[in-house]
Amino acid sequence: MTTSTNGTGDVDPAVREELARLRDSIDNIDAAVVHMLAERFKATQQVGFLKATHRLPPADPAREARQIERLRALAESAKLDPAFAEKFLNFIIAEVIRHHERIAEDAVNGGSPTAN
Ligand SMILES: O=C(O)C(=O)C[C@]1(C(=O)O)C=C[C@@H](O)C=C1
Repeated sequence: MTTSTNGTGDVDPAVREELARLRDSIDNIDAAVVHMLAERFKATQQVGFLKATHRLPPADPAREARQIERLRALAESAKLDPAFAEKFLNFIIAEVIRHHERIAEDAVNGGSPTAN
């Protein structure tokens, strides 16, 4: 195994540079994920208002099944673990359903529905 230290306990500058370069890329990706999630939640908030207004149930299991099937296939072709993709989608959808329920409760309790 190669060592990443230079004998004085410091990390080799070349390794430090490579790590910094990779972390810059990770930071950019994390920022993109946050922005994409923010856009997704803006859209699902509108869905929540629409469902509350028309007395539709917060969850739609048939739609979720189609989304999971689609995302698993996309993950496979992108060489991402499909089980992870499914878990991630379920995690997001659970939060969306919580928001929908809150919006519906607010609508029932009078007044105009609010977000979160
Ligand atoms: O498409 C809907 O009906 C939504 O409410 C959005 C969404 C999602 O986050 O993708 C959330 C809850 C439903 O069970 C299905 C999908």
